[in-house]
Amino acid sequence: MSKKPRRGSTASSDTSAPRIPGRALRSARAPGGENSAEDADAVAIARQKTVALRTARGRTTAQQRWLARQLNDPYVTAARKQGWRSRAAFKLIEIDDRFHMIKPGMKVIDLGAAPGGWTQVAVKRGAGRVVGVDLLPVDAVAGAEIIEGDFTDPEMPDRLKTMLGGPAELVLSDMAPNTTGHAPTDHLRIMGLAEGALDFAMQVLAEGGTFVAKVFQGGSERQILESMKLAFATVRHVKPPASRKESSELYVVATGFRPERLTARAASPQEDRD
Ligand SMILES: C[S@@+](CC[C@H](N)C(=O)[O-])C[C@H]1O[C@@H](n2cnc3c(N)ncnc32)[C@H](O)[C@@H]1O
Repeated sequence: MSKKPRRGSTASSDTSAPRIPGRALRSARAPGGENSAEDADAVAIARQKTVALRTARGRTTAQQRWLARQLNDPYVTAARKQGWRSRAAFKLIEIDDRFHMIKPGMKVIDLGAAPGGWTQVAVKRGAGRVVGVDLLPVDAVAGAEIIEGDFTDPEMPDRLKTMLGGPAELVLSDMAPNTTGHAPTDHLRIMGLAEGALDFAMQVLAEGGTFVAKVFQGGSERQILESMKLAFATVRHVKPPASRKESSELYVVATGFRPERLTARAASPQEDRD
């Protein structure tokens, strides 16, 4: 028999609830969704109680833990209800609600697009041309183009600029490598991807463009931060509420790409540090 929700358990008072901002929920609505129904959904999601696994048979401990987390993750439920391909979609929604990077008609590249949540958000928020790239296949996303491939492929920058009809105005990277379980190795791989994404962004971005990338706390991000501060007018870090607290993941939002600073540094490497 199902129990009633705890009395007094509301979206704002229940600390287990996701801090999904109201605007994010509104703007995250699936096309055709009724506002009141969506709001009711959001409240219901925020009030949901913990779901226990019915059976652990045939599952490893790690699989059981993952499944239990998925079952009890309000963002997973909200993503399914609202038609987003991934719970990660909420991270971009929350970052964009704060920094307003996605502008109508703009050209966007989404690195590490699978299964397509961020690509969906970019399209939904009015980007003009969106190209997603991933090593894995991605089901078609209406309003976007998808390339199955490695972003480090030397032909990728030119190929993407041709598809967009010019330089990108926003480069997104939510890329993550396959983890090995060996923390130092994983950290190096992750930061290698972030550095690669930054290098890529500097090849495809228009002047004034924006770069948003997943990075991880833990030592070797200093150098990448220095490069970003040189190449962009502002660099800020954000941990969106949808990013799990126990994860050391955070995102960097770099705006105002200034390619002339890179050219100047190449000509005179010592002079123009911030
Ligand atoms: C966390 S997922 C991205 C989720 C996505 N933002 C979403 O909302 O659906 C990270 C993705 O990065 C991709 N990736 C990792 N290395 C890559 C590479 N070298 N080139 C392209 N994609 C890569 C992985 O295949 C994986 O699908």
